[in-house]
Order: sequence, then C-alpha cells, then structure tokens
Amino acid sequence: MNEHPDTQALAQARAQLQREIAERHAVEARYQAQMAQLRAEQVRLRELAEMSSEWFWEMDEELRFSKVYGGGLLVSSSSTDVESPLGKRRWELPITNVAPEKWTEHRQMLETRQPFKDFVYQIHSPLTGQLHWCSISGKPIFENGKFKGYHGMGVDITERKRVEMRVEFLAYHDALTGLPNRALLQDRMQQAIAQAERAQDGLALAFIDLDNFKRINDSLGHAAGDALLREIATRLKGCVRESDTVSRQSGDEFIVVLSGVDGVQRCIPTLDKIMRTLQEPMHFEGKEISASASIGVAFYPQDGTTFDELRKKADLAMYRSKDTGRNAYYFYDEAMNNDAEEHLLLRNGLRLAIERGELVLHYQPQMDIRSGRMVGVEALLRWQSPTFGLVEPGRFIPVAEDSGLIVPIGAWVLEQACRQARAWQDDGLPALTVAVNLSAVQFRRDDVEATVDQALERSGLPPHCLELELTESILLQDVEQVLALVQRLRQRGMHFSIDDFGTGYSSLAYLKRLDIDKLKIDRSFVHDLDQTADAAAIVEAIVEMAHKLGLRTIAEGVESPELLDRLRDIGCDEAQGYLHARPMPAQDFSRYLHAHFHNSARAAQPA
Ligand SMILES: Nc1nc2c(ncn2[C@@H]2O[C@@H]3COP(=O)(O)O[C@H]4[C@@H](O)[C@H](n5cnc6c(=O)[nH]c(N)nc65)O[C@@H]4COP(=O)(O)O[C@H]3[C@H]2O)c(=O)[nH]1
Repeated sequence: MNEHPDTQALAQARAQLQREIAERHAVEARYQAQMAQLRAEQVRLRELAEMSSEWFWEMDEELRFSKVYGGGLLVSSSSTDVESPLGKRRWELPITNVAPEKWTEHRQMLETRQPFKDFVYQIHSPLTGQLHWCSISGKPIFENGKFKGYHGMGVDITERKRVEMRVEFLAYHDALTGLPNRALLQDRMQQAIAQAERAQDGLALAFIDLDNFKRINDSLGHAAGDALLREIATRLKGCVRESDTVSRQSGDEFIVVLSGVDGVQRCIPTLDKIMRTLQEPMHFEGKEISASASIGVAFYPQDGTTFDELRKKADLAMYRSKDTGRNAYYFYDEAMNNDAEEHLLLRNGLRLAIERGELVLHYQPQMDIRSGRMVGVEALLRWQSPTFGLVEPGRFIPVAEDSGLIVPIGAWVLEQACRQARAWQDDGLPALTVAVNLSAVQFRRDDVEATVDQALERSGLPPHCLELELTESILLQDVEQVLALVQRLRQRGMHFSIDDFGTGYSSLAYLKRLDIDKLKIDRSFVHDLDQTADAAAIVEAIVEMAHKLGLRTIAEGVESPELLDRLRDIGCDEAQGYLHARPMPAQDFSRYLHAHFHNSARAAQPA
C-alpha cells in the first residue's frame, strides 16, 4: 500500500528538523566546552597574575577602574574594600610624589585616548600599610571605533627605586659618615656663594684636618679609625647651624662652610666650639681615644670668590696650623700665599739639586768643655742654588720633607759626610765622630738601616765614628719600630743623639728606652742662659736628668766665653757654636782641623 504523499513530506520535514536540532545541540555543546575552556584559562591567568608582583587593570569609558588583578600585596581588588581602586579614577587614589606638571600631562594623555608608558608615582598600600613606588603603562580600548576605556599593567618598583636612591646618595655623600662629599659640597658652595652675593653677605670655609688620625688607625685598627671619623662627623654637625654644610673630603679631612659670616670675629665662637668638641675624649671598645684638629679658614669674598680658591687658601692656613704645632685654627693671609709660591719654587729647584751638584756640606766642630779638645764634627747641609743663592737648611729642609725629596737628599748627606770623615782619617787626623741629622720623614719613608749601611760601606768609615742626630718628633711615629731600629744600629757601634732637646715631644718614658748617647740642648735655652732664670733652670734640669740616665749633653749655639763658663759650671759636657767656629766648607774645615790638632799637640808637649 502506497503512503499518501502528504504523510511522506511530513516525515521528511520531521527528519530534517531532528537533524537540525541535533546539529544545534552539537554547536551548543562545542560552545559550552569552549566557554568552559576559556573560563578555566582565565582563572589560570588570574591565579598566575595574583602571584606576580605585577598587576593588570582595566578602566571603563569614564576612566574608573573596573577590574584590577594581580599585584601581590600591593593592590586590593575586592570591590567591598573601601580602599579598593575599583570605581575610582587614578587621581582619586592615595598617590603621592608626582609633580603637578606630570599629573597634567598624564590626564591629557588619557583624555586624548593615547597610550602611555612608565608613569611613576608613590602610593600607600592598604595591604602592606607602606608607601610603594609604582610604574604603570596602559593602552586605550576601542570596539568598532568606539572608546571603551583603558587597560594596562603596573609594577612595584620600590626596590629598584631604593637602589637608585642609594646610588644617587652615594654619588653625593661619603659612605662612611653620610656627610656630603666633595661633589655635593662644591654644588652647595656654589649656591651659598650665589646667595651670599645676593644678600651682600659673607661665608667662611674651614678646612679641618685631624692631627693624630694615622696614629689611631695604625695602633687601634681601621674599625677604631672608622668609628672616630663617624663620631667626628656627628660632633661637627652638632657645632654648626642647619643651614651650614659639613662635608668629608677624604681620609681625615673635613670642610665646614659657615654661612652669614662676614669676618674673623663672627666665626671665632664656632671654631672654638669645634676645637673643644673634637678634643672631648671618645670611647671605642673600652679604650679612650682623643682627637685634635688643625683648622685653616678662608673667607668669601675677601680671600676668594670661588670654591676652589677658598678651599686652596683654607688649606694653606691649615698647613700653617700644622707647622706651628697643630691643634689650632689659623685664618688665611696673603703672606701664606707667598710662602706657598716660594715652597713650590724651592721644591722644583730641589728636585734637580742633587744631580746638578748644588748641595754642599758645611762642618762645625763639637768641643769637650773640660779638655777644650775637639771630639766631633756636625755635618750641616747647604744648598747653593743658582736662583736663590746659598739657602739655609731651615728654609729648604721642610720643603724636602714635605715632598719626600728628603729621602734621596738625606742619603746623599750621609754618604758625603761619611766619605769626608774617612778622608780626614786617611789624612792622618785623629778619628772624629761625624754627626749627621736624620729627618723623621726619612724614618717613615726610607729604609734608613740600608741607607746607613750603604754609606758606611761605600766610605769605609767605622760605624763608631758616625753619630745620627734624631729630633724628638721621631717619637711621634711608630715608637716601637723606632726603638728597635735604633737598638739594631747601636749594636753595630753607631752613636745617637737627640737634637733640639726640650723643644718638642719629650717623653721620659721613651727616652729611657731609646738607646742614645747624648742630648743636644736647644740653642734657644743656651742663648738665654745668662738672661733668664727659667732658661738656666731648664738647662740645669736637662743636664742633671741626662747624667742620671747616663747620657752626655752638648749645648748648641755657644757664642761667648761667658756662656761656656756657665755651661762648665752647670756640668754640661760638650759645646758647639760660633765661639769655636762657624760651620764651614770641607776645605776650610780641613785647615781648621790641622790647625786645631797641631795646636793641641803643641800645648800637650812639655815646655
Ligand atoms: N745662632 C747660632 N746658631 C748656631 C751657632 N752654632 C751653630 N749654629 C747653627 O745651629 C744649627 C745646629 O744644627 P741643628 O740644631 O742640627 O739644626 C739643623 C738641622 O736640624 C737641620 N739640618 C741641617 N742639615 C741637615 C741635614 O743634612 N739633614 C736634615 N734632616 N736636617 C739638617 O737644619 C737645622 C739648621 O741648620 P743650620 O742653619 O746649619 O744651623 C746650625 C748651625 O749653623 C751659634 O753659635 N749661634
């Protein structure tokens, strides 16, 4: 039986409908699966973002935050949190440290729908309770050409900023004390000078150099040295006003700039306070350390109008303080500049003096007071300069010491004196002790022992014919090292004396341990011997003390028979001075020697 054609069409239509429904179901299922996959990916991304220190954000058309996720501890993305950014515009957040012009520029970019990069600000995080540095970048969203808002990311750059700020700080500050360094001081000084110029006011620049820093560092170690420098920095800051600058230049040098100071009188109270404060003892690991400083001061505008000029002049004044016994402040004056220029000329001339044969030794006899016989001779250096004429050692030895030239010069003196003494012996004259001055700087910088050995070896002079004259300042350096060296040379037969005794750093304790033979009484005491009771008392005391320690004494600068008589009465052993002879060149001294020993021999012969 054939079906009615309508029934057939109906069945076909149903089958078609069922296929379409099945297809729709399949599409729907695929769509659902894709959606589920997308949602899972979104969750995974969000979870990853949550762990990162970066965060992602979105803003709507009105520039209000619509989504924020990620950012670790920095941003709250909960819409219930009052401090959450959601619903707010960026400028409604607790943001700081953005210059007004930067804000204006940023808002203009947003309003003109432009992308932006690295907008940096500081924000208070409700989650950490701290201020964080952030950097954000963003892009506008357009759908079918219609603006839909912004999206972008942010990153916490607090650590990077901290490092950057530290690097910047160190570029302008001294790491040890935290004080402004030379670069920042220069900058501040320029500002201070400009301000002083506008206000028709003055400035003082004080150059401060610690007197005994090296000694403290060497004896107590670097940790003590560092602690001392930090303490000095704190004390200096405590002595000046907020508006003044305290800076550390290098090592143990500090510069203080005092503003509103128009001359000497106005800065004396501050300088006095600095000196007092620095001298107060400080403690380090149970040990007491005391410091003192030499200070030089120069004024703007009287002494200079630039930082370099003022610094140079304050430095010169500081050196004057060092030269005159330290622990004092000096104000710059023009004479110091002339001295400095002379210093430079002398130094340049001295460099060539040895090789050009311009150095000469003069000799002066040393007499035994009781017998009247010559017992020694002192070698005294002179510089026959083509520019300056005959230069006295008092003028050029300090320059040679400062520049280190004293090392080769001192070695030359030693060898020359030893050779000359040996030549006199070879000439048949009685063996005399030749006394040679040794500078403290030679002890510090040179291998004195090798230099002395070499001079004796090359000249063939027996060691017991050489006397080395040390000054008391030699005891200002590493005392133990000096004591040991003196002892070693003594064991080889050399003699030692202390020059200018009574004028320097006398420590009886060290003197007892220092293996010497003789004290040379400074000529200032000898000169005043018959004029002031004080000088007489000093000379008597020195002679008495020396004899108790088993040392001989020699008086310098004996110019008259009366002085010689006084010295004989006091018990002084030897004399040196114009009374017997002035220092003279080797040739003249040879004649003098021959005459002296000839006369002595004749006097000793029976009549
Ligand atoms: N008013 C007066 N002065 C007298 C008299 N008798 C001697 N003099 C001077 O007194 C100084 C004695 O030398 P000094 O105390 O070692 O003092 C020396 C010594 O410290 C230093 N000096 C000299 N030569 C050398 C050297 O080769 N090396 C080192 N490092 N220093 C030296 O220079 C200082 C000065 O030496 P000079 O100018 O030669 O001065 C010498 C001498 O000329 C006198 O009766 N009256």
